[in-house]
Amino acid sequence: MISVEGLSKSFKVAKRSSGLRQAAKALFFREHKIVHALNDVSFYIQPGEIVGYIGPNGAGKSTTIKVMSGILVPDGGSCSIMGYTPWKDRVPYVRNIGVVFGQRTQLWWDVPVIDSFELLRDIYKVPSAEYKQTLDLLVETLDLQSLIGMPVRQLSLGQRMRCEIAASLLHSPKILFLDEPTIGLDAISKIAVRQFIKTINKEKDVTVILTTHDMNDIEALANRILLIGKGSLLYDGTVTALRSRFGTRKSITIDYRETSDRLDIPGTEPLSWSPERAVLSVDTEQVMISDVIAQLSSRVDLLDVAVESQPIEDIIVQLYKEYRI
Ligand SMILES: Nc1ncnc2c1ncn2[C@@H]1O[C@H](COP(=O)(O)OP(=O)(O)OP(=O)(O)O)[C@@H](O)[C@H]1O
Repeated sequence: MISVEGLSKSFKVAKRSSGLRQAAKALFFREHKIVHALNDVSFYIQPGEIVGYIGPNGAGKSTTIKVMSGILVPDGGSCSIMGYTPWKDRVPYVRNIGVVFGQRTQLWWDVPVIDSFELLRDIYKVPSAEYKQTLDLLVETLDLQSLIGMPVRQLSLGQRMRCEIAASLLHSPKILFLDEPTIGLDAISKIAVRQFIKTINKEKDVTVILTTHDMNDIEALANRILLIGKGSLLYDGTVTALRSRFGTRKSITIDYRETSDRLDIPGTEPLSWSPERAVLSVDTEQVMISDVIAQLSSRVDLLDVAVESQPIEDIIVQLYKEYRI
């Protein structure tokens, strides 16, 4: 469905130096530098996938999304999405995609949300009956009833984001690009947005490409991760594969009857300790969890034990470290 091959994109940016002298010099002679936002990026995405596109600030995520949505023309490489080249076939192509940029709005600021929706219906030429059906579904699932009559400028960020997502889906696209869709949302709105993305993926078979810095989005949604750093694609694989590669540590939280034993057990590292509770990080390549629990129970009077996998956030930090990005 999506085939990206050898994509590259550079930006020419003016060098700016501080100081009055340099500013005066820049009036006559401006130096430039080239920023290589994308270097030879290739990947393929199948219909129905939810792909998390991650990487540190300035890695090239938004640039990729802009190229894939036809907003930017790359310097080299190819991109074929549902048979279209996004920046060449813009008009027929955009009927098939929805795009949400978390930091920007596609809604008209001063008019009620519903007016923007109707304008989008006309732009995309959505038949009335189909529009009504989709709108009803979006209003219900994203809880928009009380919002659609309000001007966008009066909405909170979370409320606006729910409307943005609805706006991007009014024409029932097959692919949805989400650039930081949960940025700035409260915990409840994040969960609602994630749930909604899952639902449209499952029930409407919408393919989702999502950039985010929130690893809980990845954990909740993505089956697959693409990691980009300094414009190059560094990792392409499933979250499960990533966990088995880096997530060999687990944490054990134990509650016990008061003791002064600091519970040093080979293959474990204490993360915190008190006379009644300890949290140990266990390297499961060195020692089995069952052995750790057996050793613990022979040393203290166990009251409760909880074993947790390493949070995905920590695994991603390890991944960033490994690739030095
Ligand atoms: N219009 C532009 N003009 C000049 N440089 C740009 C432009 N857009 C992006 N860049 C540069 O290209 C690089 C990649 O930027 P991009 O916005 O794709 O990163 P990102 O991975 O989305 O980052 P973030 O997580 O901070 O949003 C950065 O160095 C950025 O400064």
